[in-house]
Parts: sequence; structure tokens; C-alpha cells
Amino acid sequence: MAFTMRAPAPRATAQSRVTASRAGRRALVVKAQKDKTVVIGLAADSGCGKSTFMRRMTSIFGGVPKPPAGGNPDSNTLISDMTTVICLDDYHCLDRNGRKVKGVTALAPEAQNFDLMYNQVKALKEGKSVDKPIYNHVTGLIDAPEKIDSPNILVIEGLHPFYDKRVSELLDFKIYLDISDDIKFAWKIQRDMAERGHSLESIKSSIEARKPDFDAYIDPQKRDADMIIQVLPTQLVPDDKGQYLRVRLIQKEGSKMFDPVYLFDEGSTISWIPCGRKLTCSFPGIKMFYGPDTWYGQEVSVLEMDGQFDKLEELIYVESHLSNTSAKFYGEITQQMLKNSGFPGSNNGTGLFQTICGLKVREVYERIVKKDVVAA
Ligand SMILES: Nc1ncnc2c1ncn2[C@@H]1O[C@H](COP(=O)(O)OP(=O)(O)OP(=O)(O)O)[C@@H](O)[C@H]1O
Ligand SMILES: O=C(CO)[C@H](O)[C@H](O)COP(=O)(O)O
Repeated sequence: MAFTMRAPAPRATAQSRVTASRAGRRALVVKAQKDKTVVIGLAADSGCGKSTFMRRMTSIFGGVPKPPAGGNPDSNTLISDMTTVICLDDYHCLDRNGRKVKGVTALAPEAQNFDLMYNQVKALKEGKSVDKPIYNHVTGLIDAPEKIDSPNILVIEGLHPFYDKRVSELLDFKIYLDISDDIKFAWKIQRDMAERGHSLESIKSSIEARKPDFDAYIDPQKRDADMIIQVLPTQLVPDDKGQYLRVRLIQKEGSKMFDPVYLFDEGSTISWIPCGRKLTCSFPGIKMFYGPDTWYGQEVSVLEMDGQFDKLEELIYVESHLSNTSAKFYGEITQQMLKNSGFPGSNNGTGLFQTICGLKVREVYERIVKKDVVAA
């Protein structure tokens, strides 16, 4: 099968519209006046919440993400006004049977076409369109390619966005979802049994078969991420079985692309139990933490939330104590969380930190293109 690059698309489309600009201020972009393509990488194992995170992120930019119009119904791509999310499973060079014959998992580097991944991400970043293959998760086959045009924001999500050095160097911002084994297991069981009809035994054996390759090829990528959302068992309830979560937002210090979020006082170490007159907390309550740390020898700051909200609208109280969130107006985080309250993790730190990370994607985009995006 041949995959081709197409000629560059015009940088500004007919849809493009700059609605306001004032001397000394950056232009406001409503829909996609396209100057540069900013490329975001999102890495995680399967079943770790990548799709949920993508839905939260694209909701910040507005528009409804849809697969390419009139294309393959099993496409993994989601396109909205400003963002195009492509799934790196589409660069599997071995289909399901091919992996079986070779005795490799879908996580093994030999099951990916990194040359094509690099060439196509580079082309999209340069404003060109590409014909990208589709890995069909229904049939396990590699389908005929789909045309992808260069967007304002390209998100590449999947198992290996930072594995190949050439691809990694194309990324403007890197996010890793680091879900501890027990929680990953619980999420996967719940989804694969309820939605995909898999048995408990088959889920367990698939997780065990993937574990060595996950440890060798996927997990090490988290060293290179700019932001890591780490999901751990709660420390508020002994022997909890995943009902409550302790979630940490690990943020690299010193990036020119974004400012890390902080609680109360930048650089300090703070423990805060916000439950009181302004925040309703039933058992086990909420505990926030903020402070400096190191991550594989690099300076980071960590914002942490353990426990869950009872009333999502009261998140505004926590939000009002956070700084550098990149929110465009008071309460934007709470508004986003309420808008997406049906998504998993909406009452805990996973939803909160995914929303903050989405705002950071917007901040990175604005810094690179030097324009302000109007809040959705
Ligand atoms: N924050 C969360 N809290 C609770 N459950 C969650 C959370 N995020 C995801 N899940 C559960 O995990 C499942 C997988 O989530 P999602 O589809 O977003 O992951 P994914 O990484 O895109 O998976 P895949 O790569 O296999 O398609 C969801 O169906 C949901 O049941
Ligand atoms: O890890 C995965 C996605 O992140 C999948 O297991 C991989 O893409 C193979 O897909 P399938 O199991 O549908 O053949």
C-alpha cells in the first residue's frame, strides 16, 4: 500500500476569521486562521483515559469532534474546528494476524511504522495533507488510507508518541497519563466486560501479556513528558479498591511553552483540606497538596488532589485558589467540568487535571502562534 504526501493547503481557509485585533494586543482567533500547526503528544497505555482526555481538551476549543466526513466508519481520527486528533494505532505496520504470526504485542516497536509516522507528522506540521493508514480495531486489519489535512492543533495520541526521537522532536507539548496498575486494571475490567463482552480471565491474561512490553517501551516515555497526570490509590481510605483516587499533576518547571499551575503560593509546599464552610465534603473528603519535587532528575512542581467533590459547582472554590491556570475568565475550569460532567472522572482529580492540561494546550498554542483563542 502506498502512502502519499499532498501539496501544502492554503495557510488561511475561507472559514478563517480574525474577529478582533487591537494595537499592542494579540489578535483574537475564533475559528482557525491557520498560521502554524502546533503538535501535541499524548501518551498512555490502552484504557488509560486518552479518549476521555481528548474529549475534554477539544471541548475547550469548541466544535464537535467528528471522524472525517464520508470516510471509513471505523476511522480513529477526530476532527473539530481547530483540532485534529490522530491515533497512533494507525501506524501499526503489523495487523492483528501479523502480530500473532510474529509473536509480538501491539506495543512492540517492530509492530509500528515509525518512518511513516515521522514523515506524516512532519508533513502535517509543515502544512501539508497526508494519506494516513487506518488500523481497524473492529477487523484487526489495516484499511485503505484517509486524507488528513493540516490542522491548527494536531494531537497524536497513543502508545508511542515520544518513542521515536524524530517524532518526539516534532512535538511542542508532551502529556503522559500514568495510571497505576490496580486502577488501570479496574478501569479496563469495567470497560472491556461491560462494553466489549470480554471475560475477566481474558482481560487479566491480556494485561499480563502486555506488561513486559509496556514496561520496556511505553512507561519510559513518561520521563520526557512536560505534564504527567498520575493516578494512584487514595491515601484517605485504607485498602480502598479504586473508588477514590489520589491524582497528581506533575509539571515540568522552566518550560517556555507554559507556566505551571500553583496553589496559593508559587514554590511553597502546601497541604490544604478545603472541606469546611465553602465546600461540601462527605466521606472521605478532599485533600489538596502542592509543592516542588523532582521527576527523573528534572525539577517539577506537583499539584495533587485526593478524594472527590460532592457538588461539582463548588469546584469554583478550589479553582479560585489556583493560579496560572490559563483560564480566560473566573470559573472557566468549573464551567468546563460542569459541561462535561458525564465523562468519567468528573468528580475527582482526573477530570480536574485533564481540564487544566487542556487549558495548557491552549496556552502552548497561543504562545506559538502569538494569538489569543476565544474561550469556547
Ligand atoms: N477518570 C476516570 N475515572 C474512572 N474511569 C475512567 C476514567 N477515565 C477512563 N475511565 C474508564 O476507562 C475506560 C477507558 O477510557 P478511555 O476510552 O478514555 O481510554 P483510552 O486510553 O482511550 O482507551 P483505548 O486506547 O483502549 O481506546 C473508560 O471506558 C472508563 O470506563
Ligand atoms: O494497545 C492498543 C491501542 O492502544 C491496541 O491493543 C492495539 O492498537 C491493537 O488493537 P486491537 O487489540 O484492536 O487489535
